[in-house]
Amino acid sequence: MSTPETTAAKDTPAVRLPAGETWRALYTHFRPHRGRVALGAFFALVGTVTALLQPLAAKRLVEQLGEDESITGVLIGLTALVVLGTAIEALGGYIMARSAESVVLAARRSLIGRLLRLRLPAMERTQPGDLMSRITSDTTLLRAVTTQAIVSAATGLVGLVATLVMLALMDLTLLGVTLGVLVTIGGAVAVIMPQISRATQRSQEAVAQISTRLERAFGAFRTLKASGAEERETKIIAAAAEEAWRQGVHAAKWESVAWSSVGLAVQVSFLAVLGIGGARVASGAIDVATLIAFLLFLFYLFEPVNKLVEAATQYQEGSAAIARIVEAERLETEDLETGEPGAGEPGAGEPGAGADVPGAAAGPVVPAVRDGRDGAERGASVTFENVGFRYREDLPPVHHGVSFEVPGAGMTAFVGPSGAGKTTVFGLIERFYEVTSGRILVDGRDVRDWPVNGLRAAIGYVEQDSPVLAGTLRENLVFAAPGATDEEIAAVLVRARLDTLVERLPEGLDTVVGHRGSQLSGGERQRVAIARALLRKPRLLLMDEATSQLDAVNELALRDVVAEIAREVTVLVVAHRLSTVTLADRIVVMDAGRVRAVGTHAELVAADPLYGELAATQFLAAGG
Ligand SMILES: Nc1ncnc2c1ncn2[C@@H]1O[C@H](COP(=O)(O)OP(=O)(O)OP(=O)(O)O)[C@@H](O)[C@H]1O
Repeated sequence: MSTPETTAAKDTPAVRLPAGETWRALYTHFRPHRGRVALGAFFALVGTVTALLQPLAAKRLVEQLGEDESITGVLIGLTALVVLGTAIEALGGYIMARSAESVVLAARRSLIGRLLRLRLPAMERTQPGDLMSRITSDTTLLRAVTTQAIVSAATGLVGLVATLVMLALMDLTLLGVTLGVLVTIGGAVAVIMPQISRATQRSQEAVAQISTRLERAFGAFRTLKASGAEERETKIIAAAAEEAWRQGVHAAKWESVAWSSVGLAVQVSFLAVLGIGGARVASGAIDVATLIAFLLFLFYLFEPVNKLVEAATQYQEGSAAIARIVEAERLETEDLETGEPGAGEPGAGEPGAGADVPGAAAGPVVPAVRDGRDGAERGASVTFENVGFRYREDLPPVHHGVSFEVPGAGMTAFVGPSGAGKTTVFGLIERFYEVTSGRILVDGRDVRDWPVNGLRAAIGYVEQDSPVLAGTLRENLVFAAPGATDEEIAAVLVRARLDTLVERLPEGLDTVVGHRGSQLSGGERQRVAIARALLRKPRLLLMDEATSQLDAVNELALRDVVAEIAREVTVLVVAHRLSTVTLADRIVVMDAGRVRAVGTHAELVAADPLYGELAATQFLAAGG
């Protein structure tokens, strides 16, 4: 049996990208900001040059002092130079830092845009905490590599080449000696560089583990407490934190080796040049002045080599992060128009992107079907034609040729033993998953031919565990219908029997309901979920009935509401109560992924032994 630790570790395998892909991915993030980065680098350069001019101005000042000339002009010039130099350098630094933040913002926007559009199967294979840490933590590692590192690499390279040219002009043999030492030590550094990338990646994975674990613990906080699991979970999360520390230290160790190698390379070059250069002076191949000049220039190598090592180190850290970001970017998203695997993220998470997707204003995308009697919009019909489905290739089929027909109104109850595949019917109607065979029609149209946003806009879905989101009651109610008016909200509150609760609450609709609605009772949460679905004005209401939670009074009241809704809207209920099934116009009995009977309660009690048994033993509440 796999422990939670091993399962979690399995879910976050180390990702390695080939070098070419790493470059391409990093370049994609850098490209939109290249102009600004170049500008920032240019200002930084101008600032440095201005600083170099300062000694010249100071020299002029001293000369003028000696010649008893007025120094006011030079003094003003020098001050202006200092102020200007500082200001330009600061501006360059600001532009670079701003570009770096913009890279992070763009990466986050793009990831948020993609991850909120993940297809459900892709989402189910990941850990929310891990995905969150890719958006929050990994993206920050792009800062340096897409801005500072590029400038360091460019300036370092130019500096290195210029210095090497100067050295070449002085003595080619000594240049050969210098290059020999640099290449040997540079080679050693190149070998240890991937260690930095690996350690950084493991550290990021450990950070992701912390998020995943915390998300798990906070998401079931009452269970955590009731199970007395505080200490165990603390240990596990602390272990992940220690792993992050260990890998951070590991990376620091290799970075420190890389840095000290730069000093070592220059020192060894110095000694080698001194030794061999001395011999060449003795043999008369070069003069002493050349040797001294060569040695002095050798120290100029320090700066560009430093910059190159800095860039390489930042690249290693960035490549660790980009691998994790690319992996998240590759998760399968869905195109909300076609429902096909999506290539991109419309608007890349821009504020307001996709705001037109769900909501009460579903009119234009939902074909209006009229019943021809009173002009009122009818509910949507639902047909399953020989539907086969499995959740994953490696899992057994859940549906084996499920067929049923539901007309465009009335209430249909789905009953059957646990695991029969009832909730799966809803997931397939919502097109959270694709059928493996057969087809599903909503309003006579294959769900694959519907725009997914239009299809979902026509549906109100009340899940079995009635999820309530952190935020206010109002936010929860309008979550599926952002355009709902106060009057519509008030009407739905009455229908869902929430009006008295809202009156009781100190801040009414603006009362905060806590993480996952923790400040509401189970029954209240369920009614909030129902109200939310109703506010969407669905043509098809899918209700996965909770197995408990509603008290008798509210249950009867809601039963009436559902019956009323079922007059105009198609209502499908996964039923766990006798009171629900007796009210249903038709009951679909499912068993082991097949429909075994369809009929009314009275018909089925007489005709279907499984139904008779369920009715006698499993339905929770008697009544009807
Ligand atoms: N997301 C999923 N990934 C993999 N398997 C799943 C998933 N959801 C459900 N299953 C499996 O599919 C089968 C049918 O599940 P489903 O939720 O449709 O059953 P159900 O009839 O609604 O059961 P219950 O009455 O207990 O809610 C079960 O064996 C379940 O373990």
